[in-house]
Amino acid sequence: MELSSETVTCVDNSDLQAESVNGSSMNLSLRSYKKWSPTEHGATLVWRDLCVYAAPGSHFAISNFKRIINNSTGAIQPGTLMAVMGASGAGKSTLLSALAYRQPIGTVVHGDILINGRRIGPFMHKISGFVHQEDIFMDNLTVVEHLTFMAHLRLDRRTTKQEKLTKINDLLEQAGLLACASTRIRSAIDSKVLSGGERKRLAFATELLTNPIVLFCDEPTTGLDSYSAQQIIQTLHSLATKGTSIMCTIHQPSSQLFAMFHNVLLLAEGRVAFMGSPEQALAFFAANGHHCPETYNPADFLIGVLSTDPAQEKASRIAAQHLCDLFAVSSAAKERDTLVNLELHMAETSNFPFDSEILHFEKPAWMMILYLLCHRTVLSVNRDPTLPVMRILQKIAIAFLAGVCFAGSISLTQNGVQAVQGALFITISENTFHPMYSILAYFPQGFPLFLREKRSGIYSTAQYYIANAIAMIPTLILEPVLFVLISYWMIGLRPTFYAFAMTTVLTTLVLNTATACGKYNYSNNINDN
Ligand SMILES: Nc1ncnc2c1ncn2[C@@H]1O[C@H](COP(=O)(O)OP(=O)(O)OP(=O)(O)O)[C@@H](O)[C@H]1O
Repeated sequence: MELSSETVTCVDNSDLQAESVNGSSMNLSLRSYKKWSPTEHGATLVWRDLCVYAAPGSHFAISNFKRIINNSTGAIQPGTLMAVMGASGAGKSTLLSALAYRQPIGTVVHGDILINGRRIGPFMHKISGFVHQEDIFMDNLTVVEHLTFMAHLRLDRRTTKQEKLTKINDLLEQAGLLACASTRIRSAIDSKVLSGGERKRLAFATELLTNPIVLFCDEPTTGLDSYSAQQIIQTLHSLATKGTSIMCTIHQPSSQLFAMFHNVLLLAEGRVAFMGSPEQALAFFAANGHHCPETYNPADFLIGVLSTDPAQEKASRIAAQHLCDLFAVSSAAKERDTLVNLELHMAETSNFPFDSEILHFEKPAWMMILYLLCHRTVLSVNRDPTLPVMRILQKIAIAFLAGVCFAGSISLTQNGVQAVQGALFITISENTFHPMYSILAYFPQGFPLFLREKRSGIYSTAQYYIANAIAMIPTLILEPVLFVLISYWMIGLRPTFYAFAMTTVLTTLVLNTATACGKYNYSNNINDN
């Protein structure tokens, strides 16, 4: 799209004020043209004609695709805290994940998304943070352990230990988590754990480790009491005043919280119904026949107007879509389009080199990531050893049962040979099916965390798999050895060291193979889905 010569003149470090029709002004700060660097200038994120489609299930036929975001255009500038609001199912989370380059598998994003005039790409994982709606952590770790692991995994490998420690302390203080630094995140055996608000603040602290220049927050206040919600939005507000661009989906903020947002983006069935300051939003709705009563919560009012009333479904949908149409031709939309066009103009006409800091980010070494993942898993398992202990007790009990059943039945007769076959069958089947099924129960527990961290580029599938396999080795050896040690002598199998050692080794190999098959079946199921 072409820009008129009066609108934009590309001059180094100049500021351009575009007077909008309704009197509000928009700051069009042109960045230095020497290099592309959101870390120096703050991030201006714009999107134009953005559509997001989702294929329900694994059916990727064109007819199955559902359009969730419908030709959305918008922009957020540095130092802005923007609330993304709309009725449930309006497409808020979908828009946020598309803009953050974190769209879920099975969705297709079509349209322009640019940050400082450059098309977004995997580098978004380095310069942005995403606070998810649901907090997922390695539960048995303490707050400080979690942040330390994340600092080692996510920060540049050249960051010194002292720098990481200072960063963690600063974040603990900033997030108000100093008092619970040694508290476990969640625990089945410890009663002193983090509250919902503290977990949310820990999720923020985790994302702030990498000093993101854009922060996406998906419903950060959901499930929190009003005081905790206020604290969270206050933290976001002060972060924004330091230059971070923050987009935050939110449901029913109080009037006080709503007033803290610089901008609001209202969505109705994937379309933009309004974008601008909260005051402008109320003025726009009032100008189009929707006056917010004085005593009413403005956020509730705006969402209410855009929601579908089940009693008048068609009429309320038409009314919401009509507002979207009116906004598309409003002065606020024109003001937004000026900024979007400027960024698109930069994308088309310039090719600045990447900020070397972003380009030369050095991930921790492969083996270091493996070590950290192993350490984290072992630490977490050791904190709550209930499951491994139960498995070992179960193994001992079954070994005793097998021993009691076959004791005294081994002899060089027809019946004796059949008894040996039976004992070997029990040994093999007990060390095949049980570990295979238990791994099918174990892996799904950690899968959501794995998926999230893998998509953020923290580690690869191979590293996760190998680290888990290594962390399981002690149990995978102890279990079969205990089983054979007890049942072998009780049953009265051949009493030579060689025969005993061979049985132990073979049983251990069988158990490990069965466990690997369980993991393989599980990964196949995941890939199918
Ligand atoms: N992968 C998908 N496949 C099919 N439909 C999807 C998919 N993802 C989202 N949707 C649908 O798209 C619509 C928008 O979803 P989204 O989660 O973005 O809404 P939302 O505004 O964030 O809702 P809420 O406020 O309830 O979280 C919903 O109707 C949802 O069912």
